[in-house]
Amino acid sequence: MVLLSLILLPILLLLLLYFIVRPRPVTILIKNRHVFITGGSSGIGLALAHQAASQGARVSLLARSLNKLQEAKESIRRSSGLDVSIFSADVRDYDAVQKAVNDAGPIDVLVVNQGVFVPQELDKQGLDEIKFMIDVNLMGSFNVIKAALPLMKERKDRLPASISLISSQAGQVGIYGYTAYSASKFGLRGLAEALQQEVIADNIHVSVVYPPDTDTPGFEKENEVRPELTKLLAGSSGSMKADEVAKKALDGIKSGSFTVPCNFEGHMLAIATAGLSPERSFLMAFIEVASVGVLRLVGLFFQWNWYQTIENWHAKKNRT
Ligand SMILES: NC(=O)C1=CN([C@@H]2O[C@H](COP(=O)(O)OP(=O)(O)OC[C@H]3O[C@@H](n4cnc5c(N)ncnc54)[C@H](OP(=O)(O)O)[C@@H]3O)[C@@H](O)[C@H]2O)C=CC1
Ligand SMILES: CCCCCCCCCCCCCCCC(=O)[C@@H](N)CO
Repeated sequence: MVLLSLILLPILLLLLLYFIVRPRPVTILIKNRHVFITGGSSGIGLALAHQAASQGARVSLLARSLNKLQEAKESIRRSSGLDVSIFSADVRDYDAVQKAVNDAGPIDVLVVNQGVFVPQELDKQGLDEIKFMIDVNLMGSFNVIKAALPLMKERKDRLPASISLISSQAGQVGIYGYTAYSASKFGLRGLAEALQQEVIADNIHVSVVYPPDTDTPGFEKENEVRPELTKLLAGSSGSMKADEVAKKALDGIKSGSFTVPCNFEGHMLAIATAGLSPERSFLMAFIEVASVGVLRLVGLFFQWNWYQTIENWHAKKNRT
């Protein structure tokens, strides 16, 4: 009897999930489609551009510095022989973004990747820096999506299209030194959950990617000013190369996954913070239902470790 229900219950649950998960699974094609990447001139965005181009996409890049854009264009030409379009604009300037998006033409796969990060305790951080992160990471993402959406909706082929947002693991859990950054990245999730309901009827599929520390030019700069505790706590998740993150991101986008983790810790975080986010895969849904309780416990152990690290750091500081 016990044995029977131990086998029967999971099967019933799997069956139930198979019927109820929404939105339905989808495949987003990349080949011969227009992939538009903001922040595509450096780091994760540039790695994504290389990979999308090599998979046969028509790629457009948007960033501020024309110099860096030209270098990116040249490096993609060298590696794949393909030509990408570049647009110099600041995501904080809606008119400039709208002009770039209209010049680029209808987008099939929009990757909202631009981002800035200046870690610092709220107490020490200036409001100008806080506003900078919110404006570029959150408001800038609204500008890009709002500018691109009308043409995306009107696309002729009606094939599944994608809007993806590059968040961060600091967009799943608040970390010391990231009050403004985490707020900007947590905001993207709310945007994405609501947006998915609004654009599902247009066959547009939303993904949010959550990378850990990633070896990029931006990360190198961040490390010059990163508080010691930020470094210690963020070290709970392993770091990755931009190419690896880009590969995870592109695979996640192609499978239309709403939540896209990048490493093992990311998979744990995704389950622990699943909340009410959509899930297309009944297998993933099964794993979530089965393990969310245990992962809450694991999460509490991480918090225990983090608060201990913070306590020890203060104790050591007071001694010297
Ligand atoms: N590296 C990491 O450790 C992690 C990064 N992420 C996220 O991944 C994304 C990419 O990061 P990463 O590759 O490291 O960053 P980089 O600093 O290497 O590159 C950032 C890109 O965004 C562009 N950009 C910055 N500000 C603006 C703006 N106002 N308007 C338009 N474009 C802008 C930059 O070009 P330009 O300066 O010329 O405008 C550049 O192309 C970010 O959203 C970041 O938060 C998430 C987790 C970890
Ligand atoms: C349930 C168990 C979960 C266990 C895993 C917890 C690990 C959390 C680590 C968070 C790391 C945040 C890195 C932010 C990187 C980033 O965005 C900056 N480099 C700026 O770009």
